[in-house]
Amino acid sequence: MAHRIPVGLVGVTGYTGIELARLLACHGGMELVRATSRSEAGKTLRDLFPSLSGFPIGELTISLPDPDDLAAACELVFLAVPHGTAMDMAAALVERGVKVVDLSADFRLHDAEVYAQWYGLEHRHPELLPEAVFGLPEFYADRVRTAQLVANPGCYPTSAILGLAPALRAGLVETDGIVIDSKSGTTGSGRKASVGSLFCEVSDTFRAYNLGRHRHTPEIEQELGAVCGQAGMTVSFNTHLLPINRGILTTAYARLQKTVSPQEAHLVYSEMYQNSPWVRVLPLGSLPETRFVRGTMFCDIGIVVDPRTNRLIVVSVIDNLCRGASGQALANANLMLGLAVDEGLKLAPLVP
Ligand SMILES: NC(=O)C1=CN([C@@H]2O[C@H](COP(=O)(O)OP(=O)(O)OC[C@H]3O[C@@H](n4cnc5c(N)ncnc54)[C@H](OP(=O)(O)O)[C@@H]3O)[C@@H](O)[C@H]2O)C=CC1
Ligand SMILES: CC(=O)N[C@@H](CCC(=O)OP(=O)(O)O)C(=O)O
Repeated sequence: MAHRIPVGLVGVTGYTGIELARLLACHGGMELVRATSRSEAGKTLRDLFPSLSGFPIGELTISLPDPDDLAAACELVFLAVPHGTAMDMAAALVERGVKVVDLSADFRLHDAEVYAQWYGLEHRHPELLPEAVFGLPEFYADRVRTAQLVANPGCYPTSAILGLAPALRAGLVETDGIVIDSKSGTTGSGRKASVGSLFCEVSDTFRAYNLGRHRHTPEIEQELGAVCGQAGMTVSFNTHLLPINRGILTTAYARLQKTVSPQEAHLVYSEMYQNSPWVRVLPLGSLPETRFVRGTMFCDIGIVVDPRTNRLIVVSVIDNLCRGASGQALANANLMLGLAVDEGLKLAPLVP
């Protein structure tokens, strides 16, 4: 095989870490040379994930997260660790000249005070916030290409921003009073043990959580506000836990600003995403399902114009682990390393 660029992964034992290892197992341009975990160091990836047996990546021995070791071995490092812990490792790696894609929320918000307010902790590296690029390839690919630090978008925000941006950019809908109702599969809450994610707590039931106070709210407001040029925009963002492994379905409701036909609204969406092969705007009359994007980078969008209530209703679906985290991180890394954005990501959904 031709020379591949050496990369590292901090937090390989979590759900997004496992997903990145899966995607990197078949990547032609990058080689995973370091994968870290504090609890599983010394084992091979294959010991932990028999799914990787038979792939060269499966023989990699898990190491402890050490910035000097990572910097010596890797050109780029993915951080798949909880928010609050990623920022110190990111700063240490950036200081050592390494490119970083951070899957956590630590560098997504431009304002350290907003971060402190929603995440309940002070940012320890606010000096890096201005240089961090929000890694949504459809909007920021050019900036990602030259970035040293990329903040990978949150899973819920990815679905909400892609779903609402065309309507806001075209002025189809009012900027106030938007309601975003999102439902996520349980892998969204990570692999750490907690009573709330036990099988008997999530299967055969459906519940709402964090209504009006989910920490992804300011990220959605920041990015949609940028799309329509309105700083200080607010949305009502509400989350629900689905008894499925992977997938997010977001339904957004926005008041129409003017009379618009379904065909006109559909044209706005198809034109905006005509050069974005991962965003599939469904024909009028079709609505998306999580199973049709599973394991891929696709974001499927369905739109409905409801003249009776004067609303545009947008339904968007993604796979939270692939498009909402690790696949998107890989797309960003591809751009940062000068590779094709879809290298290793030309994936067809796993159905059924
Ligand atoms: N799950 C999802 O759908 C999405 C997750 N994200 C974000 O991606 C990040 C990872 O999420 P996820 O994979 O679900 O998380 P998990 O809880 O499943 O895994 C966390 C990983 O981080 C490691 N880790 C935890 N604490 C530290 C630390 N202090 N230093 C070094 N390593 C640490 C853990 O291994 P060990 O403890 O052994 O070191 C483990 O490998 C989070 O910031 C999450 O919010 C973003 C979008 C979607
Ligand atoms: C189902 C579920 O619990 N989802 C998580 C998604 C959080 C996440 O992964 O996002 P960050 O990267 O911003 O931490 C939650 O609602 O907290």
